[in-house]
Amino acid sequence: MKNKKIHGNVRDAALSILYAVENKQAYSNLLLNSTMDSYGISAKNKGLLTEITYGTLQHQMTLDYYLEPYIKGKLDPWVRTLLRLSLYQIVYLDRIPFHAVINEAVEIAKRRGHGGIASVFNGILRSIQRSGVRSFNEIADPIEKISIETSHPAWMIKRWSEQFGMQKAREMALENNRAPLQTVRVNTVQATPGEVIEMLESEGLTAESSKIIPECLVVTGGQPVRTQTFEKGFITIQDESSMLPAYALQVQPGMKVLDMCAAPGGKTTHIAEKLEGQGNVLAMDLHAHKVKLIEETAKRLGHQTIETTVGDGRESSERFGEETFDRILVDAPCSGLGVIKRKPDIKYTKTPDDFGRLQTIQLALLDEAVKLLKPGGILVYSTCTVDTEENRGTAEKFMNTHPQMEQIPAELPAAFKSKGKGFVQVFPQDFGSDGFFIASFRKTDGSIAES
Ligand SMILES: C[S@@+](CC[C@H](N)C(=O)[O-])C[C@H]1O[C@@H](n2cnc3c(N)ncnc32)[C@H](O)[C@@H]1O
Repeated sequence: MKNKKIHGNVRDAALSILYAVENKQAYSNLLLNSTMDSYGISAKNKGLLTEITYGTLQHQMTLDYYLEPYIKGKLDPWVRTLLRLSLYQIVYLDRIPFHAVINEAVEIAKRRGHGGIASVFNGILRSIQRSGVRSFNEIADPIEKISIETSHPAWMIKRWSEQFGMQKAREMALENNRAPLQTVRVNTVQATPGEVIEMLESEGLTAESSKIIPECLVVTGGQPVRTQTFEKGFITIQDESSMLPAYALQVQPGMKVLDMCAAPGGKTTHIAEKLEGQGNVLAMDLHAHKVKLIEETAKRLGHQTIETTVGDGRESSERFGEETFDRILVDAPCSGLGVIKRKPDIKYTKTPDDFGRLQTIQLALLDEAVKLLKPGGILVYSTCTVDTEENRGTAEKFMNTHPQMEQIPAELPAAFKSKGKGFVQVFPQDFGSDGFFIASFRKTDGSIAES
């Protein structure tokens, strides 16, 4: 593909993002912002670029299934990507006229070095428009059918079907293709949710209280990250599920808390808000550049109780001393299968080999956390995945090797009552929030009560 970008052009920008994602150069969510800037995408077109980029990624396998009967021979990978994003607009976006899609695609193809493609594009897209898209009923195997219909790899659907049943697997995969809610957490040290709703509305956005988390607002009609309300530290952009660990930790003002895998700091800052200015939260992360992000956010929100450090959680007990912390959060590195809605590339980059490797890291972090926790202290293990091996699997292995760690019910907001008293698995289809897992443990003094 020739490096001749068309400044300000939404489809050309989408093509360059999707091409880079496919070549594993970067993640789509990171590329989106930088590409908007480098292409000079206008404010009114930013939403369209996001929609075309994420939509094409979300439905990639389905689009390939629709295109398959029409493609004879080999296509340059970028030409296939351009075809996909053009077909996405035709099938999924009502408001874009067919001729506009074709004209844009042909102009981009010419500029990028494939002038002769106009008739091919025209032919393929016109045929699909005329005869409609292929039915999924042609696919006999039920796993394969869900895989193509929802554009998730077959191994992933098979794994979820084995873990949760086929109906739940399908519901989850369909939910992953919906647009995520835009939610913010109110900095309760600075303002009440009601005050922040007024601030956001005075800046032209609409905000309403979340149905599941008291300090959370659901925002529409603009980008909260570009508001004064954000700039002045009244809100943090965070998914509702990610607000659960600070509850499960049962943080009280004055406590000493360790957030072992803290960057970019969403949960650290929530913990700081629960500390109400008294006590301390130590935010650690393996990567120095990510620790900087925690520091920036803590500064923006005005939290004085946050300290940061770069380090490996698996080797931290000597550094901080045993039995030092009242509360520890291990928000562990995981496969991220609960956040596919926000990061659709995860579907195509994860492999079945990832789970065992991640579980080894998760268990090593938890082992170290036990040493650092005071007797009577609470340890919360959380992930943003739905995978049983990394969630219940890791939590049970951990309990089996640490008899002094007693599992306790996760103290969550009332909406989560139906989730029971054990480990809590939130599925994306439960509330529309991210898939998330929480396990809570208390450290006993290890003695066995005498009878
Ligand atoms: C799920 S993310 C944490 C998200 C964070 N808690 C938040 O709410 O913003 C996991 C983090 O663990 C960090 N990490 C991975 N291995 C680690 C290790 N051995 N020790 C400490 N941090 C680690 C990663 O750099 C990543 O930032």
